Amino acid sequence: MARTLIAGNWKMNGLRSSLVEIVAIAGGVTPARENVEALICVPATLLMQAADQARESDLKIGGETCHANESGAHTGDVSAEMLADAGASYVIVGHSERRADHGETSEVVAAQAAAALRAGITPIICVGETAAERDSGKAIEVVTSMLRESLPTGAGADSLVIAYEPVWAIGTGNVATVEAVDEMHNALRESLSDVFGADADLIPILYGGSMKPGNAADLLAVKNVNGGLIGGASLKAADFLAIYAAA
Ligand SMILES: O=C(CO)COP(=O)(O)O
Repeated sequence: MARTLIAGNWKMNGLRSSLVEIVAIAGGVTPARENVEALICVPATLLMQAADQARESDLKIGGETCHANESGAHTGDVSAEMLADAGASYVIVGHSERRADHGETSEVVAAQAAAALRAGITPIICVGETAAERDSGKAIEVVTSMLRESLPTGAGADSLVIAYEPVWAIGTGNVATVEAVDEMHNALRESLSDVFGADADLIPILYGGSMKPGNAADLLAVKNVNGGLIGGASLKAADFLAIYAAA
């Protein structure tokens, strides 16, 4: 059975003044509950300070993307080794905003996930369909093939996290129905079983897309939902902790 992971994604939000939220979240998730982990992924500018604030707590800190290479001439990029050195234990890869804004393909995402593993941090591999893909009845096919193509080769099941984030549900308030989430997460678990066999059950599959304190309990109760990847509602400690409490 996979552990539960309640993860925040601050995206391009947060200044030094926002670190008070990290302090409050760290206090609220310590001591850790059995089998429930809390994580906040922050912009690279805040990583070191956020990790320092969380050091004595059970809150984990992560990055939001990484380059596939360890170092080199890639102006503006950050390697997985740099994230690890700054105190990250996770990194989000393949978020739909990265895929759309930076043209990151599933092949690139697989290389980024492999880089995270090389650096000793856990990649959270994001997949999800657009509204047009869902409307055309192809959501399951699109998302499961995106997953297959985004998996790093040779990874162990205990070192991966998957996040299903329907693009149309991100930041829109249009949360996916429990039925649609159930169907997609079952399909993702099956795809993972094709690759990892029985060990696929160890991989947390998170739901992301307008998860809020008011809908978290219903979404987190779905069989193959092992946590959430939360954008807007992770920026305030009170909202994030309410979702953590619902897990
Ligand atoms: O993209 C997301 C998390 O990675 C979800 O964002 P929202 O929770 O703001 O919809």
